[in-house]
Amino acid sequence: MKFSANLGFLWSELPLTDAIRAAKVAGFDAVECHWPYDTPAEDVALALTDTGLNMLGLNTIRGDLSKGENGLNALPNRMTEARVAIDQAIEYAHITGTANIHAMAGFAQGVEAHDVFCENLTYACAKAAPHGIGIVIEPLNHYDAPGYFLSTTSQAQQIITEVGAPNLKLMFDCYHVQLMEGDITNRLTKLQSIIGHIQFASVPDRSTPDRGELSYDHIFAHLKSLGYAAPLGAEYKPNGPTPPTLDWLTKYKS
Ligand SMILES: O=C(O)C(=O)[C@@H](O)CO
Ligand SMILES: [Mg+2]
Repeated sequence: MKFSANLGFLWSELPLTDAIRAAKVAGFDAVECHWPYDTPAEDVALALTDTGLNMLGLNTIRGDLSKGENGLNALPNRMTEARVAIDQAIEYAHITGTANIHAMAGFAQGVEAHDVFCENLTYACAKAAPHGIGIVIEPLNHYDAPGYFLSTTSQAQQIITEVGAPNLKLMFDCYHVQLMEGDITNRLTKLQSIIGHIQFASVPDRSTPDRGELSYDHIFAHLKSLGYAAPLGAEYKPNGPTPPTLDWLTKYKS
C-alpha cells in the first residue's frame, strides 16, 4: 500500500516545507495539505523536488474565518470571491505540481446553492484541465461540519454527473462517509470510477487507523483487491507529535 501524509493534521506544528521533509523521513510516499497559501509555492515546490514526493491535494480557501466560513463554492452571491479562490488554488497547484484541488462547498442549503456549486465547479474544471489538475469534492459529516452543503457520497455523485467534467471526482474520506452513510466496502466498489482520492482516520475519534469502529485491515485489503494503487491519505489528528503515532504505517508498509 502507498500512503500520503495529510500535512493539515500530521506535523502541523512545523512549517510546511519541514513537514514535507519529515513525511519523507517517516516513509510516506506522498503528501497532501489543507491551506498552504502562507508558504510561497516556490518553497513548497523545492521541498517536493528535494524529497521526490508529490503533493496530491490542496483546498480552496474557507472564506471569512472570523465568521466560521468553510468554503465559498456553494454560496449564492459569493461567486466572484469563489472564482478568485479557485484561480488562486490552480496557480498554487500548477507551481507545486499538485494533482487535485478540493473545491470546498461551504455552509449553504437548497436549490440555489446546488446550482451555484455546479456552476463554480464547471468553471474550476475548465480552468484546471489545461494544467492536468483535477477538482475533487468531499462530503463532510454533520457532526464536525453541521450545515455543510455537501454531506453524502450520493449527493456528490449526482453533482459529478450533472457537471459532467472528466476532471471532476469524489474525495472519498472514509471517516466522513462512515459517520454519514456507512457501508464503506460496497460504496468503494460502486464509486471507484468517480473516486479521485481516498482519505482515512479512525471513527469516531479521527485518530490512527488501528482503532475505532472501522477495520482498515479490511478496507485496505478491499482497495487492493479492486486494484486501487494510488496513495491513501492519512488525515487523522495525532494529538501531539506525529512520529509516535506511526506504528500503523510501519505495519502496512512491511
Ligand atoms: O476535513 C476534511 O476531511 C478534509 O479533507 C479537509 O480538506 C476539508 O476541511
Ligand atoms: Mg478529508
